[in-house]
Amino acid sequence: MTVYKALTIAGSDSGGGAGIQADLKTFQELGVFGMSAITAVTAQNTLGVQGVYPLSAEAVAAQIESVAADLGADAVKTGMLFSADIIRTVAEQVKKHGWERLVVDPVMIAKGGAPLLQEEAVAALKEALLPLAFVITPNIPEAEALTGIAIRTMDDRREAARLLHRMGARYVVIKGGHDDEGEETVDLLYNGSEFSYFKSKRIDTRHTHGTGCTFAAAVAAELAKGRHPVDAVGTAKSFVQAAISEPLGIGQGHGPTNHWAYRQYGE
Ligand SMILES: Nc1ncnc2c1ncn2[C@@H]1O[C@H](COP(=O)(O)OP(=O)(O)O)[C@@H](O)[C@H]1O
Ligand SMILES: Cc1ncc(COP(=O)(O)O)c(N)n1
Repeated sequence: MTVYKALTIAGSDSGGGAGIQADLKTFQELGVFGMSAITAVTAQNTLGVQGVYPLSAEAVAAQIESVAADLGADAVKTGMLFSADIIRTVAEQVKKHGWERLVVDPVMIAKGGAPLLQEEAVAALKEALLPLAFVITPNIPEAEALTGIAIRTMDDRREAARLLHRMGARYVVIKGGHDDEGEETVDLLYNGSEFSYFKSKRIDTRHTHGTGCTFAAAVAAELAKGRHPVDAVGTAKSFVQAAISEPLGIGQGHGPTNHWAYRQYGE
């Protein structure tokens, strides 16, 4: 039996819906062995982020080295990286271990508004990590912060995707969860020459805590199995749609998605 392995480098969400916890659940559901390097511990639940406790860049590097030295990874995903120091360390590690199937989810702000990336770290993200990304998966506000383009229309989104590709990402996905017009959510994919659109029915719900993490983790899991990025994004969109469609109804605020819905109910 071939065991595919994926490594997530991200923050811990004590509430279990986003971050490392969402990533590992998603890897598991998609049949991939999950490993983790934690960048920061957050005290968090469905009501918000109550505390952020970053680890040192050295502690992040040590976790990655341990994984690389023994297990290896078929794909790597990054989420909350918090500081420029951690970003540069992660970029060095990715280069050192020759990891090409890298999914960069440029996490900046939690849904409730708490910052998960220091403002001055955006430049490091652009310079050091973005050029290493095989797939980058910003939401609309993150794409705006990375490109400086105000995104109102699909044309703006296409322009931002072209720029992110020029900045070094091989495949660019600009997710459409924050575009709340219309009946559908549309995720845009750009491969440097053409655009593809992944659409699904917009679900009217506030239980979307962790959707971005889950989406990027599903892309990484599928890449770990050797699938083409276009197919990986298609599966990720279906996985997230199922996870949002069958809410668990736990917590008093923005509840987590249902990571086992895809396995149980399919698309
Ligand atoms: N209300 C919704 N209904 C259906 N899909 C959604 C909804 N909100 C987000 N999604 C999907 O969840 C994923 C994450 O989207 P988005 O909200 O843009 O990112 P983030 O969670 O990083 O802010 C995307 O695939 C998006 O299409
Ligand atoms: C530790 C951590 N990482 C990432 C997110 C973003 O979550 P979302 O997927 O809802 O954008 C989060 N809330 N907490």
